[in-house]
Amino acid sequence: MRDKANIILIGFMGSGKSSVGSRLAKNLEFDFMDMDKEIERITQMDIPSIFKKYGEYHFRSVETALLKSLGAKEKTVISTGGGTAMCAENWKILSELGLLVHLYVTLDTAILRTGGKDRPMLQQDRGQLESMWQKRLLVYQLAEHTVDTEGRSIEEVTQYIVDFIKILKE
Ligand SMILES: Nc1ncnc2c1ncn2[C@@H]1O[C@H](COP(=O)(O)OP(=O)(O)O)[C@@H](O)[C@H]1O
Ligand SMILES: O=C(O)C1=C[C@@H](OP(=O)(O)O)[C@@H](O)[C@H](O)C1
Ligand SMILES: [Mg+2]
Repeated sequence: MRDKANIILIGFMGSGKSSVGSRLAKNLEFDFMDMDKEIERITQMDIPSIFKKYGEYHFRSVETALLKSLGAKEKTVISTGGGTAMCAENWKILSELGLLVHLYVTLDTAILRTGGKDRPMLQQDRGQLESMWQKRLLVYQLAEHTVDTEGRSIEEVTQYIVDFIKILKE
């Protein structure tokens, strides 16, 4: 396997990036960073409040600033937010940082899993959500690996990634 120092989880909201990321890090004995949690720690605000007070454009600039500040990380699982991979500047930084793994989820499952709560970007009508999901999928699919999370538990998705990383290392 190309010797990539970190594992980066990308995918739509509710695909399990945060939940799988923390388990994966434990399993691989890697550090773990959830970008949203890090942004909340740095700004001392929760994500919905950042969107409400400053809007999406500002949130995106905070995401990019965080990525630029990361420097040399290694042995870290990084869980992105669902929109992080959606700009060329972020994509470049992420792909240089590590192995990109896309967690695939359908829109219906994403809505079921999140209950539509606490995700400012899910507060849109069905048609808008569908076009956002489709547009994002085109980008997520450019990741080096895609894992279908449909019908797989968080533990199963984690184990799937652990297994293929082991095989890639052989
Ligand atoms: N594979 C899965 N099967 C069932 N529920 C899941 C799965 N992955 C995540 N979830 C649940 O979906 C919700 C959102 O997961 P989360 O890890 O926050 O996703 P993301 O960070 O991609 O938005 C959580 O309640 C989590 O327990
Ligand atoms: O899809 C998005 O644009 C967003 C996803 C959220 O993260 P999760 O994908 O972890 O829910 C969070 O970064 C923010 O609400 C914006
Ligand atoms: Mg998350």
